[in-house]
Amino acid sequence: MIKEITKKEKDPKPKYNMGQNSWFMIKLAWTSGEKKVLVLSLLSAILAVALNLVNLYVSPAILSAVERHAPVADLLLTIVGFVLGIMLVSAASTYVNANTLYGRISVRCEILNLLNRKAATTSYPNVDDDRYRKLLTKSSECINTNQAAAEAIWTTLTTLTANLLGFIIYVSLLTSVQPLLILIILVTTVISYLIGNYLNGYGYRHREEEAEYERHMDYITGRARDLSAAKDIRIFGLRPWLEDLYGKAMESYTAFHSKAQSVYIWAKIADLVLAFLRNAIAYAYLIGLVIQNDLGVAEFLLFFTAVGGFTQWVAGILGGFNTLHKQSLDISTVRECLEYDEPFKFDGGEHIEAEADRKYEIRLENVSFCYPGADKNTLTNINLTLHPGEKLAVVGLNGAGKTTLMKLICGFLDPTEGRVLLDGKDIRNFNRADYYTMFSAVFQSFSILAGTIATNVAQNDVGIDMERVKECIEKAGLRAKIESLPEGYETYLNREVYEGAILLSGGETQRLMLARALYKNAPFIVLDEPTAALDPIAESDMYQKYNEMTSGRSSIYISHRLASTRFCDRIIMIDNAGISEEGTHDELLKLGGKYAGLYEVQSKYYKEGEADNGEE
Ligand SMILES: Nc1ncnc2c1ncn2[C@@H]1O[C@H](COP(=O)(O)OP(=O)(O)OP(=O)(O)O)[C@@H](O)[C@H]1O
Repeated sequence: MIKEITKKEKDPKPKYNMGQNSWFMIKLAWTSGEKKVLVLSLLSAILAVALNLVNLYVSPAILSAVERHAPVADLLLTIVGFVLGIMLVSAASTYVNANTLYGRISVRCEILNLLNRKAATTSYPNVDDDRYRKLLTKSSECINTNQAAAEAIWTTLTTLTANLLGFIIYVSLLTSVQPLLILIILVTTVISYLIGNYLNGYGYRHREEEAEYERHMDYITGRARDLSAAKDIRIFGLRPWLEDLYGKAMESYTAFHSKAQSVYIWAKIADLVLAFLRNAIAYAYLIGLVIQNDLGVAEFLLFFTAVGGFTQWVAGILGGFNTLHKQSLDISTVRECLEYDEPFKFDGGEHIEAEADRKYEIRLENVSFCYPGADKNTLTNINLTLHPGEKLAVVGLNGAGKTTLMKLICGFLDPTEGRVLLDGKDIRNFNRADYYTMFSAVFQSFSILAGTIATNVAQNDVGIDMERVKECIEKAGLRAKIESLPEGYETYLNREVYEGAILLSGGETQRLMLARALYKNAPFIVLDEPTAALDPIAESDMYQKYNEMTSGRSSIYISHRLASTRFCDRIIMIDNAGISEEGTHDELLKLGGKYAGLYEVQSKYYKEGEADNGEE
């Protein structure tokens, strides 16, 4: 089920740098109508610096008044002025910070929307692409909490702006004492930054390795909780195996993090050593000036506090850039995911509008298909025409390539060689989203929406045509069941979301999927094993209604049950990656080939059963 996790090669470099990612966030806040995030962040930075400056000057100003024996009224005025200043700036700062939160959450949710849209509409081959899936997992982590990069970046940008502003003001202040001090602090700052920057990049350089560990753990956790796996886990005693797999995945994950942590510790040590050197030199120099009587007590206090404050601005800038760097790596991952290459045309491409009453032709011309990484073709040189209004059945053994053929026809996959043509035009020229409107389908796997039965049939929660919903439910043979429920068509499905929702049986769910396919009045209907979960009566009912259900449309019916394909106009048999036989049911039986052989095997047991019954 799960491969041993192996150490991965180094991840590629991030596509975007800190500046580009910060600009991306600023533009996003602007275009998503959250301009106040920018204004409030800037205001918050200015207020932080203002508060620092008021605090810096309060003691030296009072001391200076005392030193020059200022009148008590002046002294009191100075004290009250500073106290009021501190109170006002603090209050404004608290107000601004409290108001920035919701805007920041909105911008993060905007990214979440963009990622969800990408995940729901990306070209189908991407869904199967390992690199895309890893990027999506990692991107989700970058946006799923308030502390995640997509929101925390605003705090970083705000504190960084404050630190830079403070830095500039303090530089001009300290230059009046000794410009060399500034040089020492700057040099040590740059060295700290470069070391920190390199070491902190470890996380990004190994982000895909980390995402893989997390995917394994999420998968195992998901399986343990998955309703559909609950029976398997119990009956096959899978718990120890799942726990063992989780333990192994957790071990690799912990080892990865211990290694990352030890790398980050070196960044911290380098920062501390350099900060110590900076402070020692600066304080020694100021004490020297006082001893030589070049500096008064109030000035000494001002510069002593300013050096400490300056070091903090510098450390803030250093830390800020390092944090921004890490967050920028995450934002870069999100952007790479959002910009992941789309092999299909969604924005451009020729526009087509499905007309339910019009008849279309689909032709596969010398089509071959090989799955990425596979060593041989699943399908080779297929030539097939689905004539307007034709009912085509596709049969073959497990793994023959029936579903792959259906995916090529529906435009989920593009051929590796050859072309799929709609009314003579290569489908690659069409807008792929438009092309999908041509199809309605029942796939092998069910996808139930967390909603009512009516919304599941209509695949929408507004403008539902209830008459049509009832008609389709009736055709799918589910009317009696639905109408026996107290809430009828408004009954909720999906217990994971709605308390008290009902659980349909496998066969009932399959009929619901059929009703959904019928509701969408598309020119083509694709049915991939639509009776696999049905009982014999429901199955026979469906065969009888098949003509009625598909009337006026072209249909592709994939099935293992050869008898079920009788009602189709033509049957094709897929074998050895190609179409081995073609004709009506009777023609294929007469041919006496593989189809006839398989039909014989399938019908044998029924016949034997009938014979046994007869003997009794
Ligand atoms: N996403 C994929 N990546 C790689 N190989 C795949 C993928 N999907 C299917 N295959 C392989 O392609 C072959 C054909 O699969 P396909 O699902 O088309 O067969 P099928 O005829 O529909 O089978 P079944 O009757 O069991 O549903 C199989 O060998 C399968 O392992």
